Amino acid sequence: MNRAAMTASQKDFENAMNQVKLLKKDPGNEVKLKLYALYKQATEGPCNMPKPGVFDLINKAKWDAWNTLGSLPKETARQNYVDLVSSLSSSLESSSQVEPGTDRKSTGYETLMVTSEDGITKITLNRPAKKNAINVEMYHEIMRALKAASKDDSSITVLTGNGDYYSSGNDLTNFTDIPPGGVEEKAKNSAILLREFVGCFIDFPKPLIAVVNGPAVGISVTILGLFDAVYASDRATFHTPFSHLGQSPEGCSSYTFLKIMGPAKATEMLVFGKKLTAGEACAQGLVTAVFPDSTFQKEVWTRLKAFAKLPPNAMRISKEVIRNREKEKLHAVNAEECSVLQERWLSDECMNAVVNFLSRKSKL
Ligand SMILES: CCCCCCCCCC/C=C/CC(=O)SCCNC(=O)CCNC(=O)[C@H](O)C(C)(C)COP(=O)(O)OP(=O)(O)OC[C@H]1O[C@@H](n2cnc3c(N)ncnc32)[C@H](O)[C@@H]1OP(=O)(O)O
Repeated sequence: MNRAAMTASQKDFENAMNQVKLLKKDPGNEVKLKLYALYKQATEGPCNMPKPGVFDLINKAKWDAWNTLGSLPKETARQNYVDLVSSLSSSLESSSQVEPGTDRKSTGYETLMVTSEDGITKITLNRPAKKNAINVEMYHEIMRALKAASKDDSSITVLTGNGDYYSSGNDLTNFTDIPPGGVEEKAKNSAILLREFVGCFIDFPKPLIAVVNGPAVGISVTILGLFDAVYASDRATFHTPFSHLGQSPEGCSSYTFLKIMGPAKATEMLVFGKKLTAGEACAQGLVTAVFPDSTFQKEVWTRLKAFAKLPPNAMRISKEVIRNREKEKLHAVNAEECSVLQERWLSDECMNAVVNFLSRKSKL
Protein backbone atom coordinates (compact mmCIF):
# COMPACT_ATOMS: atom_id res chain seq x y z
CA MET A 1 0.00 0.00 0.00
CA ASN A 2 1.31 3.46 -0.84
CA ARG A 3 2.08 5.17 2.44
CA ALA A 4 3.81 8.13 0.78
CA ALA A 5 0.80 10.35 1.39
CA MET A 6 -1.84 10.30 4.14
CA THR A 7 -4.50 10.77 1.45
CA ALA A 8 -5.28 7.37 -0.07
CA SER A 9 -4.54 6.99 -3.77
CA GLN A 10 -6.87 5.27 -6.25
CA LYS A 11 -4.56 2.25 -5.98
CA ASP A 12 -4.90 2.16 -2.14
CA PHE A 13 -8.65 2.35 -2.63
CA GLU A 14 -8.70 -0.53 -5.12
CA ASN A 15 -6.48 -2.62 -2.82
CA ALA A 16 -8.87 -1.95 0.03
CA MET A 17 -11.84 -3.05 -2.10
CA ASN A 18 -10.04 -6.31 -2.83
CA GLN A 19 -9.15 -6.76 0.84
CA VAL A 20 -12.82 -6.53 1.82
CA LYS A 21 -13.52 -9.58 -0.33
CA LEU A 22 -10.82 -11.50 1.53
CA LEU A 23 -12.10 -10.89 5.04
CA LYS A 24 -12.60 -14.22 6.77
CA LYS A 25 -15.28 -13.02 9.16
CA ASP A 26 -18.42 -11.05 8.44
CA PRO A 27 -17.80 -7.54 9.86
CA GLY A 28 -21.51 -7.09 10.66
CA ASN A 29 -24.24 -4.96 9.13
CA GLU A 30 -23.25 -1.65 10.71
CA VAL A 31 -19.73 -1.86 9.29
CA LYS A 32 -20.98 -3.08 5.92
CA LEU A 33 -23.28 -0.06 5.73
CA LYS A 34 -20.36 2.23 6.57
CA LEU A 35 -18.27 0.61 3.84
CA TYR A 36 -21.11 0.93 1.34
CA ALA A 37 -21.63 4.60 2.19
CA LEU A 38 -17.93 5.47 1.99
CA TYR A 39 -17.60 3.59 -1.30
CA LYS A 40 -20.54 5.46 -2.84
CA GLN A 41 -19.28 8.81 -1.52
CA ALA A 42 -15.76 8.13 -2.80
CA THR A 43 -16.95 7.11 -6.26
CA GLU A 44 -20.11 9.18 -6.82
CA GLY A 45 -19.94 12.02 -4.28
CA PRO A 46 -22.88 13.11 -2.08
CA CYS A 47 -26.00 10.92 -2.01
CA ASN A 48 -27.94 11.46 -5.24
CA MET A 49 -30.58 8.71 -4.93
CA PRO A 50 -34.22 9.43 -4.15
CA LYS A 51 -35.05 8.43 -0.57
CA PRO A 52 -36.55 4.89 -0.53
CA GLY A 53 -39.92 4.32 1.09
CA VAL A 54 -40.12 3.44 4.79
CA PHE A 55 -40.93 -0.21 4.09
CA ASP A 56 -37.95 -0.69 1.77
CA LEU A 57 -35.82 -1.35 4.86
CA ILE A 58 -32.55 -2.42 3.26
CA ASN A 59 -32.36 0.36 0.70
CA LYS A 60 -33.51 2.85 3.31
CA ALA A 61 -30.64 1.81 5.61
CA LYS A 62 -28.18 2.13 2.71
CA TRP A 63 -29.58 5.51 1.73
CA ASP A 64 -29.38 6.75 5.34
CA ALA A 65 -25.77 5.63 5.66
CA TRP A 66 -24.75 7.36 2.43
CA ASN A 67 -26.81 10.48 3.05
CA THR A 68 -25.26 10.88 6.53
CA LEU A 69 -21.92 11.59 4.88
CA GLY A 70 -23.34 14.88 3.62
CA SER A 71 -20.82 16.78 1.51
CA LEU A 72 -17.80 14.80 2.66
CA PRO A 73 -15.19 15.20 -0.12
CA LYS A 74 -14.55 12.18 -2.34
CA GLU A 75 -10.88 11.95 -1.33
CA THR A 76 -11.76 11.98 2.39
CA ALA A 77 -14.31 9.22 1.82
CA ARG A 78 -11.67 7.24 -0.06
CA GLN A 79 -9.19 7.69 2.83
CA ASN A 80 -11.83 6.74 5.41
CA TYR A 81 -12.73 3.65 3.40
CA VAL A 82 -9.08 2.60 3.27
CA ASP A 83 -8.64 3.27 7.03
CA LEU A 84 -11.78 1.31 7.89
CA VAL A 85 -10.79 -1.68 5.76
CA SER A 86 -7.33 -1.56 7.22
CA SER A 87 -8.67 -1.62 10.80
CA LEU A 88 -10.98 -4.50 9.85
CA SER A 89 -8.15 -6.43 8.28
CA SER A 90 -6.21 -6.37 11.53
CA SER A 91 -9.19 -7.05 13.80
CA LEU A 92 -10.89 -9.69 11.64
CA GLU A 93 -7.77 -11.42 10.31
CA SER A 94 -7.90 -10.87 6.58
CA SER A 95 -6.61 -13.89 4.70
CA SER A 96 -4.30 -11.62 2.73
CA GLN A 97 -0.80 -10.84 3.97
CA VAL A 98 -0.53 -7.71 6.12
CA GLU A 99 2.12 -5.55 4.53
CA PRO A 100 5.18 -5.21 6.77
CA GLY A 101 6.26 -1.71 7.73
CA THR A 102 5.77 0.97 10.31
CA ASP A 103 1.99 1.21 9.98
CA ARG A 104 0.07 0.07 13.07
CA LYS A 105 -3.63 0.13 13.83
CA SER A 106 -5.02 -0.15 17.34
CA THR A 107 -8.17 -2.15 17.65
CA GLY A 108 -10.35 -2.55 20.70
CA TYR A 109 -12.08 0.82 20.33
CA GLU A 110 -15.83 1.06 19.74
CA THR A 111 -16.08 4.78 19.16
CA LEU A 112 -12.67 5.65 17.71
CA MET A 113 -10.31 4.63 14.94
CA VAL A 114 -6.70 4.84 16.06
CA THR A 115 -3.82 4.49 13.64
CA SER A 116 -0.12 5.06 14.01
CA GLU A 117 2.12 5.60 11.04
CA ASP A 118 4.86 7.92 9.79
CA GLY A 119 5.45 9.15 13.35
CA ILE A 120 1.84 10.30 13.74
CA THR A 121 -0.79 8.74 15.98
CA LYS A 122 -4.18 9.65 14.57
CA ILE A 123 -7.23 9.38 16.81
CA THR A 124 -10.44 9.62 14.78
CA LEU A 125 -13.79 10.19 16.47
CA ASN A 126 -15.91 7.56 14.79
CA ARG A 127 -19.63 7.98 15.38
CA PRO A 128 -20.43 9.80 12.12
CA ALA A 129 -24.14 8.92 12.25
CA LYS A 130 -24.33 10.85 15.53
CA LYS A 131 -22.10 13.67 14.27
CA ASN A 132 -19.35 12.25 16.51
CA ALA A 133 -21.22 13.19 19.68
CA ILE A 134 -19.09 12.17 22.67
CA ASN A 135 -20.86 9.53 24.73
CA VAL A 136 -19.50 8.18 28.01
CA GLU A 137 -17.73 5.34 26.23
CA MET A 138 -16.01 7.79 23.89
CA TYR A 139 -14.81 9.96 26.80
CA HIS A 140 -13.15 6.87 28.26
CA GLU A 141 -11.75 5.70 24.93
CA ILE A 142 -10.26 9.10 24.11
CA MET A 143 -8.50 9.09 27.50
CA ARG A 144 -7.23 5.58 26.84
CA ALA A 145 -6.02 6.50 23.34
CA LEU A 146 -4.28 9.64 24.62
CA LYS A 147 -2.54 7.69 27.37
CA ALA A 148 -1.35 5.11 24.83
CA ALA A 149 -0.24 7.84 22.39
CA SER A 150 1.74 9.60 25.12
CA LYS A 151 3.82 6.43 25.50
CA ASP A 152 4.04 5.14 21.92
CA ASP A 153 6.90 5.93 19.55
CA SER A 154 5.03 8.52 17.49
CA SER A 155 6.24 12.14 17.52
CA ILE A 156 2.91 13.91 17.27
CA THR A 157 -0.73 13.07 17.97
CA VAL A 158 -3.73 14.17 15.94
CA LEU A 159 -7.43 14.27 16.83
CA THR A 160 -9.94 14.41 13.99
CA GLY A 161 -13.48 13.32 13.10
CA ASN A 162 -14.96 10.82 10.66
CA GLY A 163 -17.84 12.03 8.47
CA ASP A 164 -19.13 15.54 7.90
CA TYR A 165 -18.74 16.74 11.51
CA TYR A 166 -15.65 17.08 13.68
CA SER A 167 -17.88 16.60 16.72
CA SER A 168 -21.27 17.77 17.97
CA GLY A 169 -19.88 17.83 21.52
CA ASN A 170 -21.28 16.09 24.54
CA ASP A 171 -23.78 13.39 23.60
CA LEU A 172 -26.97 14.71 25.13
CA THR A 173 -28.21 11.19 25.80
CA ASN A 174 -25.50 11.13 28.50
CA PHE A 175 -28.15 12.90 30.57
CA THR A 176 -30.61 10.04 30.29
CA ASP A 177 -28.78 7.20 31.95
CA ILE A 178 -29.62 8.06 35.56
CA PRO A 179 -28.25 5.61 38.20
CA PRO A 180 -30.20 4.42 41.29
CA GLY A 181 -28.50 7.21 43.31
CA GLY A 182 -30.42 9.73 41.22
CA VAL A 183 -29.49 12.73 39.12
CA GLU A 184 -27.24 14.19 41.85
CA GLU A 185 -25.07 11.10 41.77
CA LYS A 186 -25.00 11.23 37.96
CA ALA A 187 -23.93 14.89 38.04
CA LYS A 188 -21.21 14.15 40.61
CA ASN A 189 -19.81 11.22 38.58
CA SER A 190 -20.00 13.22 35.37
CA ALA A 191 -18.02 16.06 36.94
CA ILE A 192 -15.34 13.56 37.96
CA LEU A 193 -15.28 12.10 34.45
CA LEU A 194 -15.11 15.53 32.80
CA ARG A 195 -12.31 16.66 35.10
CA GLU A 196 -10.26 13.55 34.32
CA PHE A 197 -10.98 13.89 30.60
CA VAL A 198 -9.85 17.52 30.37
CA GLY A 199 -6.88 16.70 32.65
CA CYS A 200 -5.59 14.27 30.00
CA PHE A 201 -5.40 17.13 27.48
CA ILE A 202 -3.71 19.46 29.98
CA ASP A 203 -1.05 16.85 30.72
CA PHE A 204 -0.53 15.46 27.22
CA PRO A 205 3.25 15.58 26.69
CA LYS A 206 3.65 15.54 22.88
CA PRO A 207 2.50 18.05 20.25
CA LEU A 208 -1.26 17.58 20.00
CA ILE A 209 -2.93 18.76 16.80
CA ALA A 210 -6.61 19.05 15.93
CA VAL A 211 -7.59 18.42 12.32
CA VAL A 212 -11.05 19.98 12.34
CA ASN A 213 -12.74 18.44 9.32
CA GLY A 214 -16.21 19.99 9.85
CA PRO A 215 -18.43 21.74 12.41
CA ALA A 216 -17.35 21.53 16.05
CA VAL A 217 -19.66 22.06 19.01
CA GLY A 218 -19.36 22.36 22.80
CA ILE A 219 -16.56 20.49 24.48
CA SER A 220 -14.92 19.62 21.15
CA VAL A 221 -14.36 23.37 20.72
CA THR A 222 -13.40 24.34 24.25
CA ILE A 223 -10.57 21.82 24.55
CA LEU A 224 -8.99 23.27 21.39
CA GLY A 225 -7.39 25.85 23.68
CA LEU A 226 -5.32 22.98 25.09
CA PHE A 227 -4.06 21.82 21.66
CA ASP A 228 -0.73 22.92 20.21
CA ALA A 229 -2.07 23.57 16.70
CA VAL A 230 -5.54 23.57 15.16
CA TYR A 231 -6.01 23.12 11.40
CA ALA A 232 -9.51 23.63 10.05
CA SER A 233 -11.39 23.02 6.83
CA ASP A 234 -13.24 26.10 5.62
CA ARG A 235 -16.42 24.03 6.22
CA ALA A 236 -15.71 23.95 9.95
CA THR A 237 -17.60 26.13 12.41
CA PHE A 238 -16.95 26.63 16.11
CA HIS A 239 -19.94 26.82 18.43
CA THR A 240 -20.20 26.82 22.23
CA PRO A 241 -23.91 27.31 22.97
CA PHE A 242 -23.59 26.88 26.74
CA SER A 243 -26.17 29.48 27.76
CA HIS A 244 -28.67 28.01 25.26
CA LEU A 245 -28.17 24.68 27.03
CA GLY A 246 -28.34 26.12 30.56
CA GLN A 247 -24.69 25.16 31.03
CA SER A 248 -21.38 26.93 31.55
CA PRO A 249 -17.91 26.73 29.93
CA GLU A 250 -15.57 23.78 30.39
CA GLY A 251 -12.36 22.45 28.86
CA CYS A 252 -10.49 25.35 30.57
CA SER A 253 -12.03 27.69 27.99
CA SER A 254 -13.00 30.18 30.72
CA TYR A 255 -9.24 30.76 30.97
CA THR A 256 -7.70 29.76 27.60
CA PHE A 257 -10.25 31.58 25.39
CA LEU A 258 -9.77 34.79 27.33
CA LYS A 259 -6.02 34.51 26.84
CA ILE A 260 -6.35 33.57 23.17
CA MET A 261 -8.97 36.07 21.97
CA GLY A 262 -9.47 38.55 24.82
CA PRO A 263 -12.53 38.88 27.08
CA ALA A 264 -14.83 40.63 24.60
CA LYS A 265 -14.60 37.99 21.87
CA ALA A 266 -14.48 35.13 24.39
CA THR A 267 -17.70 36.40 25.98
CA GLU A 268 -19.47 36.48 22.61
CA MET A 269 -18.62 32.80 22.18
CA LEU A 270 -18.88 31.41 25.70
CA VAL A 271 -21.73 33.50 27.11
CA PHE A 272 -23.77 34.50 24.04
CA GLY A 273 -23.05 31.33 22.03
CA LYS A 274 -21.87 33.12 18.88
CA LYS A 275 -20.93 30.55 16.23
CA LEU A 276 -17.63 31.35 14.47
CA THR A 277 -16.67 30.44 10.93
CA ALA A 278 -13.25 28.85 10.48
CA GLY A 279 -11.94 32.17 9.13
CA GLU A 280 -13.22 34.06 12.18
CA ALA A 281 -11.79 31.47 14.57
CA CYS A 282 -8.45 31.81 12.79
CA ALA A 283 -8.53 35.61 12.99
CA GLN A 284 -9.19 35.28 16.73
CA GLY A 285 -6.27 32.91 17.28
CA LEU A 286 -8.23 29.75 18.14
CA VAL A 287 -7.32 28.16 14.79
CA THR A 288 -3.80 28.01 13.38
CA ALA A 289 -4.68 27.85 9.68
CA VAL A 290 -7.71 27.27 7.44
CA PHE A 291 -7.69 25.30 4.18
CA PRO A 292 -10.27 24.92 1.40
CA ASP A 293 -12.25 21.77 2.07
CA SER A 294 -11.37 20.34 -1.35
CA THR A 295 -7.63 20.24 -0.52
CA PHE A 296 -7.87 20.14 3.27
CA GLN A 297 -6.77 16.55 3.92
CA LYS A 298 -3.94 16.66 1.39
CA GLU A 299 -2.50 19.97 2.58
CA VAL A 300 -2.82 19.24 6.28
CA TRP A 301 -1.32 15.76 6.16
CA THR A 302 1.60 16.94 4.02
CA ARG A 303 2.30 19.55 6.69
CA LEU A 304 1.88 17.12 9.58
CA LYS A 305 4.13 14.50 7.99
CA ALA A 306 6.87 17.11 7.72
CA PHE A 307 6.40 18.10 11.40
CA ALA A 308 6.55 14.46 12.45
CA LYS A 309 10.05 14.18 11.00
CA LEU A 310 11.41 16.79 13.42
CA PRO A 311 13.43 15.49 16.38
CA PRO A 312 10.74 14.19 18.80
CA ASN A 313 12.59 14.96 22.02
CA ALA A 314 13.17 18.57 20.99
CA MET A 315 9.45 18.95 20.21
CA ARG A 316 8.41 17.39 23.50
CA ILE A 317 10.82 19.57 25.51
CA SER A 318 9.78 22.74 23.66
CA LYS A 319 6.13 21.94 24.43
CA GLU A 320 7.08 21.48 28.08
CA VAL A 321 8.84 24.85 28.15
CA ILE A 322 5.87 26.57 26.52
CA ARG A 323 3.13 24.89 28.55
CA ASN A 324 4.44 23.76 31.93
CA ARG A 325 4.19 27.02 33.83
CA GLU A 326 0.46 27.10 33.03
CA LYS A 327 -0.32 23.51 34.03
CA GLU A 328 -1.11 24.11 37.70
CA LYS A 329 -3.37 27.02 36.80
CA LEU A 330 -5.14 24.94 34.13
CA HIS A 331 -5.84 22.09 36.56
CA ALA A 332 -7.30 24.60 39.03
CA VAL A 333 -9.49 26.15 36.31
CA ASN A 334 -10.62 22.67 35.22
CA ALA A 335 -11.62 21.75 38.78
CA GLU A 336 -13.58 24.97 39.21
CA GLU A 337 -15.38 24.68 35.87
CA CYS A 338 -16.41 21.08 36.66
CA SER A 339 -17.74 21.98 40.06
CA VAL A 340 -19.83 24.85 38.60
CA LEU A 341 -21.14 22.51 35.90
CA GLN A 342 -22.09 19.86 38.44
CA GLU A 343 -24.61 22.38 39.80
CA ARG A 344 -25.69 23.61 36.35
CA TRP A 345 -26.58 20.09 35.19
CA LEU A 346 -29.19 19.94 37.97
CA SER A 347 -30.80 23.24 36.95
CA ASP A 348 -34.19 23.52 35.25
CA GLU A 349 -32.57 25.55 32.46
CA CYS A 350 -30.25 22.67 31.61
CA MET A 351 -32.82 19.89 32.03
CA ASN A 352 -35.33 21.73 29.80
CA ALA A 353 -32.74 22.27 27.06
CA VAL A 354 -31.76 18.59 27.08
CA VAL A 355 -35.38 17.42 27.09
CA ASN A 356 -36.14 19.79 24.19
CA PHE A 357 -33.30 18.32 22.13
CA LEU A 358 -34.14 14.73 22.98
CA SER A 359 -37.81 15.25 22.19
CA ARG A 360 -36.68 16.82 18.89
CA LYS A 361 -38.13 20.20 19.83
CA SER A 362 -34.87 22.05 19.34
CA LYS A 363 -31.51 21.90 17.63
CA LEU A 364 -28.69 24.39 17.72
C1 LIG B 1 -26.91 14.76 34.99
C2 LIG B 1 -25.64 15.19 34.39
C3 LIG B 1 -25.12 14.40 33.22
C4 LIG B 1 -24.06 15.12 32.47
C5 LIG B 1 -23.23 14.29 31.56
C6 LIG B 1 -22.21 15.14 30.85
C7 LIG B 1 -20.78 14.67 30.90
C8 LIG B 1 -19.75 15.64 30.35
C9 LIG B 1 -20.28 16.93 29.80
C10 LIG B 1 -19.28 17.84 29.14
C11 LIG B 1 -19.98 19.05 28.64
C12 LIG B 1 -20.00 19.39 27.38
C13 LIG B 1 -20.82 20.54 26.86
C14 LIG B 1 -21.16 20.41 25.40
O1 LIG B 1 -20.54 19.73 24.63
S1 LIG B 1 -22.49 21.34 24.91
C15 LIG B 1 -22.82 20.82 23.25
C16 LIG B 1 -23.81 19.70 23.21
N1 LIG B 1 -24.18 19.47 21.83
C17 LIG B 1 -25.31 19.91 21.29
O2 LIG B 1 -26.12 20.56 21.90
C18 LIG B 1 -25.55 19.51 19.86
C19 LIG B 1 -26.90 18.89 19.67
N2 LIG B 1 -27.08 18.54 18.26
C20 LIG B 1 -27.67 19.38 17.37
O3 LIG B 1 -28.08 20.47 17.65
C21 LIG B 1 -27.77 18.86 15.95
O4 LIG B 1 -27.78 17.46 15.99
C22 LIG B 1 -26.58 19.34 15.06
C23 LIG B 1 -25.23 19.04 15.70
C24 LIG B 1 -26.71 20.85 14.81
C25 LIG B 1 -26.64 18.63 13.69
O5 LIG B 1 -27.92 18.81 13.12
P1 LIG B 1 -28.33 18.00 11.79
O6 LIG B 1 -29.73 18.38 11.47
O7 LIG B 1 -27.29 18.19 10.75
O8 LIG B 1 -28.23 16.46 12.21
P2 LIG B 1 -29.15 15.65 13.23
O9 LIG B 1 -29.63 16.53 14.32
O10 LIG B 1 -30.18 14.91 12.46
O11 LIG B 1 -28.09 14.65 13.86
C26 LIG B 1 -27.85 13.34 13.34
C27 LIG B 1 -27.96 12.36 14.47
O12 LIG B 1 -26.96 12.66 15.45
C28 LIG B 1 -27.59 12.87 16.73
N3 LIG B 1 -26.83 13.89 17.47
C29 LIG B 1 -26.19 14.95 16.97
N4 LIG B 1 -25.59 15.63 17.95
C30 LIG B 1 -25.85 14.99 19.09
C31 LIG B 1 -25.52 15.20 20.45
N5 LIG B 1 -24.73 16.22 20.82
N6 LIG B 1 -25.98 14.35 21.37
C32 LIG B 1 -26.74 13.29 21.02
N7 LIG B 1 -27.10 13.02 19.73
C33 LIG B 1 -26.65 13.86 18.79
C34 LIG B 1 -28.99 13.33 16.38
O13 LIG B 1 -29.84 13.10 17.47
C35 LIG B 1 -29.29 12.44 15.19
O14 LIG B 1 -29.56 11.15 15.68
P3 LIG B 1 -30.74 10.25 15.06
O15 LIG B 1 -30.36 10.06 13.63
O16 LIG B 1 -30.73 9.00 15.86
O17 LIG B 1 -32.00 11.07 15.22
